Amino acid sequence: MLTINNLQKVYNGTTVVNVPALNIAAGESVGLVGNNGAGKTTLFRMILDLIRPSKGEVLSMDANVMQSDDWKVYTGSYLDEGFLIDYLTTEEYFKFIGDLHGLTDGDITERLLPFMDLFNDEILNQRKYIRDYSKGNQKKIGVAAAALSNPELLILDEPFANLDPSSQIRLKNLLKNLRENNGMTMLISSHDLSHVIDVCERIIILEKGQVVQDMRTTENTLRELETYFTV
Ligand SMILES: Nc1ncnc2c1ncn2[C@@H]1O[C@H](COP(=O)(O)OP(=O)(O)OP(=O)(O)O)[C@@H](O)[C@H]1O
Repeated sequence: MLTINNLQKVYNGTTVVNVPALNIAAGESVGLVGNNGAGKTTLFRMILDLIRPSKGEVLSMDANVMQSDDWKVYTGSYLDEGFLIDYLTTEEYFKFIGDLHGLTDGDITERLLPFMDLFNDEILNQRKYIRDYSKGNQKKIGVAAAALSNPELLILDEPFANLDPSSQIRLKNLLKNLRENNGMTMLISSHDLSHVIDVCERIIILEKGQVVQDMRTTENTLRELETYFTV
């Protein structure tokens, strides 16, 4: 699904991402963990062609994301509030995203059904603009919009951040269901080690822009990660 070749990003002479080779297979769910400034968001931005690499390439289904738009059809993503259109209501925003993917109003309603627990009666029919929602509720809107098209590839940057504990658990279960029922390929960054391990079958640790560990999730992974991050 995704192939990264010799990917580097340099800012002001400092290399913040340096990934010689990385493959993510279709159907795989990959968690990206690493301390602040490790390069997770920068890596995601290059995968989504939001910033250009200093060197190297990202191939999505064998096409270079910088040269082809094909990946946009099957890729859903939410990195931050910049992905929202904050002067729309939530319904208008979902309709906008739905229209891009040829979804009817009925499709949109049906696709949002699994999100109802997560929405907790605070997202739909609120008669307010997205800019007036709390940070956590904006995140719920963004994640739902990313998943609305039922994408083959879902990329989420810190989806659990800003969510209350109940919402984190609901989102975790929702992502697991999307993975298991729809076979979605997932790339999720998180500082929440236990949630990301629950959702992802593979964990990559990024440190100073480099992949320092790439492991299959087992019953020992949480302990291993906690040991790694205990300094
Ligand atoms: N536009 C930019 N100009 C200069 N430096 C940048 C820029 N964007 C990111 N960086 C630097 O690149 C490094 C990686 O940042 P990035 O946001 O990718 O890390 P992260 O792993 O997502 O961190 P966090 O967990 O804190 O969100 C940081 O040192 C950051 O300051």
